[in-house]
Amino acid sequence: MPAKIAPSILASDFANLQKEVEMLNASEADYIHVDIMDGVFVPNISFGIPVTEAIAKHAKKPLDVHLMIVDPDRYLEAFRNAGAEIISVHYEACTHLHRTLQGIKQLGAQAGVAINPHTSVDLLEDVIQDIDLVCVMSVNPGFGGQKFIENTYQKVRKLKQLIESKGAKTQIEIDGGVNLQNAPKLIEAGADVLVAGSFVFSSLKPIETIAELKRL
Ligand SMILES: O=C(CO)[C@H](O)[C@H](O)COP(=O)(O)O
Repeated sequence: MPAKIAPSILASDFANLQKEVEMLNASEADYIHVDIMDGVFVPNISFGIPVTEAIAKHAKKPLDVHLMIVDPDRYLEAFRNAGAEIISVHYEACTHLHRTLQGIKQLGAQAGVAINPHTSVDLLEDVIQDIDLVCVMSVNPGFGGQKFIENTYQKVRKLKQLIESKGAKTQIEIDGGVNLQNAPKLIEAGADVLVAGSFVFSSLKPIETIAELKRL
């Protein structure tokens, strides 16, 4: 089965956001990945709720919102109301992860957990059945356009084993430095969703680039 493709709007031209969203609507993208950075959990600030609403206003694909923020419980409802269909929080930012996941589901969204490159997939063992999507960070979060971390492959294989051993339905998403070179190996390792920012938006023909990723 081909992987789902989630272009990351972080790498788009913010001055032409409507045009960029319409381009993604016309493409084979499955989700629109929306990166929220607070300047505290990660050393960068992207955008927040009003811009997410503006994206949702034009989007015909589900918004996959990745919260790189501290204490994300404070903003779950606001991002759901802004149009998020999937809300991922960081494992490293949650004191009561199980409660946070329940909160996301109660809002009617799919519940995701993102893990930083240093975070072991073993830490998800007792909560994996409650997670709709694990976002495996293949770069240190905070910036687009970084180099893919090779250790990700073994992490994805291990996570796939964990999901299967628990009979869970969790999707595995990879985020950071994804391109046509590493994507086939990621899919082989068990990835279900590929986030691609700079690889898509720096392409001269982004719709075709998305189609190429989709064909793998
Ligand atoms: O979460 C992110 C950064 O924290 C981005 O989604 C990720 O880096 C994707 O961008 P690129 O494909 O350019 O690496």
